[in-house]
Amino acid sequence: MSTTPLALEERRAGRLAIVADYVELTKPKIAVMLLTAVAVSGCVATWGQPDLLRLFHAIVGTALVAASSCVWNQWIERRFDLLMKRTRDRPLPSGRIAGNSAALFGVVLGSVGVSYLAATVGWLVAAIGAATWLLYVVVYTPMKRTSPWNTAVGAVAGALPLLMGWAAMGTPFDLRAAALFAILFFWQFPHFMAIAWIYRKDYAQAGMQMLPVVDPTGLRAGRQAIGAALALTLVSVVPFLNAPLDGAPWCIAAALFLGVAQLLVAVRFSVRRDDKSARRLLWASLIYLPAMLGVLLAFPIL
Ligand code: HEM
Ligand SMILES: CC(C)=CCC/C(C)=C/CC/C(C)=C/COP(=O)(O)OP(=O)(O)O
Repeated sequence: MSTTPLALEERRAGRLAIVADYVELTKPKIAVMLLTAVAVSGCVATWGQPDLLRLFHAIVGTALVAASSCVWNQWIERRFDLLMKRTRDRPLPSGRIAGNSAALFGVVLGSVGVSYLAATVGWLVAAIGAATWLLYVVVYTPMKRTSPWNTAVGAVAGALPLLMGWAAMGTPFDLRAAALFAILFFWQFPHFMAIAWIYRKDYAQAGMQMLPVVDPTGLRAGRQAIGAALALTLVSVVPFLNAPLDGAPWCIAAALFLGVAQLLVAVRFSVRRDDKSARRLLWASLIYLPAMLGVLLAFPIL
């Protein structure tokens, strides 16, 4: 049997498409932001002088465990994802990847990830990784269908990886570690209340109890976005207090500027409660976090 260049090309494209589907299962865009935050946490824990090899191991291990959690989250939700426009073309609901293959992929990623963390950066980091996995997959994912408090649980799971980056450096947890956790915890409310509003019809159709589903006026979602954006602004100055570094006033000013800017966008969303203001708030959140991480990173070198 002869193989034409065209047939070879088609086979290659097919293989690439399968790889792309497996990558999509791991929610790579969220992972990039999350792993950036983990790296910054390692830098803050060591005043800008992390052990680069340990940081590398923490990032690789966290990436594997986080990827596993996202695969399992999508495996559990494969039938509900089919009911939502935003998610119905994902690899599992669309049938491009079989359920068993995804489940196996998730098991391998998770067990390799936790073992890798334990072997390279220690049991504490591996234990936080395993606890985060359980919280996201076993508690948050089913809770999306039972209570609007699911977002608070998801936000704990989203913020815990920061403590993995911190603990990987061997630095004991202190007020600054708590402040980093709080920054990422509170950030997720404006971020997600905007998303939950934009996709409220999707979520309602799939039986997801998000705040704009149980309160279609959007008043509660707006209030949560404002409250959390305010708390975030206040807590974002804590890492720069009591530090004998010249850059502290600049970093405090930058953190307040970013926080107040996002707060104003949250207020606008809360007042208008329309798709345009929600999209603006989502964008503001996606700009705020990398910018705030940049300020944290710059602090020791200013
Ligand atoms: C309660 C917690 C969270 C929920 C429920 C949530 C949910 C979502 C959803 C549904 C999207 C897709 C929006 C769209 O398709 O238009 C999204 C986007 C995004 N999220 Fe989150 N998220 C949470 C926490 C986080 C965390 C902790 C990070 C990283 C630090 C993160 C980073 C991102 C990024 C970078 C995007 C834009 C990329 C994309 O469109 O997929 N999120 N989030
Ligand atoms: C180390 C480790 C295990 C880290 C896991 C961290 C992690 C992935 C947190 C995710 C935060 C979160 C709630 C995302 C949205 O999921 P969703 O199910 O609401 O999003 P979807 O509707 O798009 O599937």
